[in-house]
Amino acid sequence: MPSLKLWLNGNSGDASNEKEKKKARRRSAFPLSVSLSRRSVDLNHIPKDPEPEPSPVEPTPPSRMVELAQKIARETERVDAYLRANNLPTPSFDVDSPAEFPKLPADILKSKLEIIIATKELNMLAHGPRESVRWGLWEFLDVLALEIINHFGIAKLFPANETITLKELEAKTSLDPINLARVLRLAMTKHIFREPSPGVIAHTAASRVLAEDGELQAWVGLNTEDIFPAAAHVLPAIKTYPEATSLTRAGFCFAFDTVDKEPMFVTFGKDPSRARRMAQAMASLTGGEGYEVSHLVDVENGGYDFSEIDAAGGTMVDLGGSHGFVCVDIAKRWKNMKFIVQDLPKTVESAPKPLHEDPEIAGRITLQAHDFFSEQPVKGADVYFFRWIFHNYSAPYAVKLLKNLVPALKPGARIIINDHCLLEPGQENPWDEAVMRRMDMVMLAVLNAQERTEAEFREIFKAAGEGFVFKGVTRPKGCRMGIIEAIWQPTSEAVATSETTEPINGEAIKAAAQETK
Ligand SMILES: C[S@@+](CC[C@H](N)C(=O)[O-])C[C@H]1O[C@@H](n2cnc3c(N)ncnc32)[C@H](O)[C@@H]1O
Repeated sequence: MPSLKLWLNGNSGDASNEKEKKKARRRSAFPLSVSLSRRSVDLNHIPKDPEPEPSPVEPTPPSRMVELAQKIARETERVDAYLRANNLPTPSFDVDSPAEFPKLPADILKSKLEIIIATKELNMLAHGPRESVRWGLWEFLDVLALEIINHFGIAKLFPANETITLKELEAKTSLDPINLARVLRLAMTKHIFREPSPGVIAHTAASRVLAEDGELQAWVGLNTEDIFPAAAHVLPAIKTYPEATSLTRAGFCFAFDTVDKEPMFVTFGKDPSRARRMAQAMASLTGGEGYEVSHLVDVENGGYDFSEIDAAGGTMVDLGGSHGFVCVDIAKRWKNMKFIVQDLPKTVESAPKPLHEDPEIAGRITLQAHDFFSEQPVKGADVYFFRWIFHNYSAPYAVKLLKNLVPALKPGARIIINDHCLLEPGQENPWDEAVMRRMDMVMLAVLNAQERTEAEFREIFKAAGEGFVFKGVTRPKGCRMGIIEAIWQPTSEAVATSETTEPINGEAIKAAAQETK
């Protein structure tokens, strides 16, 4: 059996390739029209001057489709060779295959990414533009099927290595038989469940993960039951309130009848099961590739260098720090720093006690109830840290978050934001760009909020006060999140430095910030 590469590169093997090139040259040297006209030559016809010999033409380069197919073959063979050489399982939809692609070294990871990007592009080319748009849109129906499957816990209703008939499955749910069959059969088109014989349902790797991974169930639940309806209500929201900055006028509020009443987080706070689902979904996201907290502490690969603060036994305040898991990871790497994790009272109350099984680590982390829209009570800390916070707020609120720090800040205090930092379109690889821009849309749907570019972060700091000196953005290797940093330096020198940057709508942001006071 020829290898995948040979098959796809059928005409690029050395010998046959050469033959093809020659053929192509022949074809271009004697175009079809010329050879036909020579065959039907009229003997009475007085021949014209001979046509000049055309200069040899380069063979046409392969089409984009072939280029992509070749790249897919090449990169797939690299990944496959690595897996085989390291006795790692090759990917399959089989129920017993691992839930995650094996961890890969950087170069092989890059090949995997190339496969993901190139297959998507090839798929779209093969569909053509009209069909791509027409049918791409219907992915929301896959989301609907997954919503129903997840909500009714169908994946958990039979063991991973057993089959079940549709009739038996029906008896275990309140779903109507037609609805049960149709959602399963649509999901099967995405390798979630399979039907080995008519009416008999079996698990695949994906349906097994849905049955076993509580955090993934929460992720699916949050996205389908909270974000999906919110997204469907963005249009009425932005038609009614085109400025789209208010937390209580987002698509989410239109979907759940809370317009001008309360923002999403308050709605969740009133419903413990929804709040728990949000927290678990966040944990699922944080465990996902490109979002691991480990990136933040991996100094060798671009993580944040806390060495100076650590050497001085300094303090970091983690605002909206949930149950302190980020501080736990930083505390493991930096052994002298102390941490204060602030969050809303209900979140603080629900934190595990002790916070960590190692008393040395737990002893350096304190939990504190604090609303970050009021003045910061911890004065003179070395670092004020925000992870996944700023992207939850439009500019007026983001500016207010920073202003609330000012009375507590000592000169030299660092403000560190760990969030996406958007690059110019096309500078990110297409997969990461799609993930980040989708997240930007999620923020619009649920909170009228946004992901930001470096210039937009710079503006937020500038609008919050001249003492914030914007230092810039770094990004750890393999991580989608940026580390955005400013220093509090309320001296005339600092003011001069911060004034060198061009304002982008700074006055509008400042004015809006006044409104939220
Ligand atoms: C998106 S989560 C981020 C959690 C954590 N920083 C992380 O990296 O996963 C937002 C957090 O902000 C908290 N939060 C929301 N509003 C808050 C407020 N007004 N004051 C303090 N914390 C708040 C939420 O309870 C939640 O823990």
